Amino acid sequence: MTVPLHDTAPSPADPAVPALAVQGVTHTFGARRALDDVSLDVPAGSFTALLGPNGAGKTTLFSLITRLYDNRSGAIHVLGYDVRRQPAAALSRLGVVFQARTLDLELTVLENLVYHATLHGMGFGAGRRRAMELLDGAGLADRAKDKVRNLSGGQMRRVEIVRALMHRPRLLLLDEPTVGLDIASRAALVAQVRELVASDGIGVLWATHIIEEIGSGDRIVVLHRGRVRARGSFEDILAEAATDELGAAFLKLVGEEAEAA
Ligand SMILES: Nc1ncnc2c1ncn2[C@@H]1O[C@H](COP(=O)(O)OP(=O)(O)OP(=O)(O)O)[C@@H](O)[C@H]1O
Repeated sequence: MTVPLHDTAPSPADPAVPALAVQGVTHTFGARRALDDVSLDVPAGSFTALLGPNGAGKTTLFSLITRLYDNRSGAIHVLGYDVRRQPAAALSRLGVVFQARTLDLELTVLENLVYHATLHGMGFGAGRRRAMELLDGAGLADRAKDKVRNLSGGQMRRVEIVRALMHRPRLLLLDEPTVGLDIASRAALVAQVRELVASDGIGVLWATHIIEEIGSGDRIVVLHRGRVRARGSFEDILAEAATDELGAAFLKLVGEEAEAA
């Protein structure tokens, strides 16, 4: 009997298996090195902030994890599944909210969600039930039959998160999800995702350049010019930069070097 490759991978139920493991990944665009030997982990049940200024390489990293680009060096595992060798098993455990908005504005909220569910092989009824359950949790059940065009920017983002969760992923990637949102919508969005980490044990990688979105219990990876400059707990990052304030730590880890470069 042939054993499918993914059956030999570590069990996703094993808490020791990180939701995401990136090891030694380099990516170039022509002569430009967008990522240089990047390694990082997102433990299950963690909120991990990928903190980096414009051009740090955050979107490139997301494109490699989701296989928009092929990773030709290093390795990327989602719940123990190699995205290159076991793409179906890896990608089915992954939900993603891209920087650009991707909902169909002319469809209703529910239609957008059910369409996504069917792409993941869910039946119409099951997709509908899952959508309503998640919309309820996100405080958006009353907007299910509204066209997406009529939602606010913050509500659209929340629907995109709901959509990313439809197929019950164990890893959620969000690429600067609060761009263009006001302070209250931004706070609501971060709270929605933190609640998910606490209640569901999902692993989250949240790419941002906004210090205020990071909390003291988060894990942090500082990325700058394609290289990981620091990673660890909030306290680890402060200790590494020898400061007691994250903004100052970030500037020290990134800004000084940017000036020197
Ligand atoms: N398709 C591409 N072709 C050439 N260069 C690219 C391409 N995509 C990204 N780059 C370059 O790679 C580097 C990393 O870009 P990337 O978009 O990954 O950064 P980012 O951290 O997501 O930035 P931002 O916060 O501005 O979105 C930048 O120097 C960028 O110009």
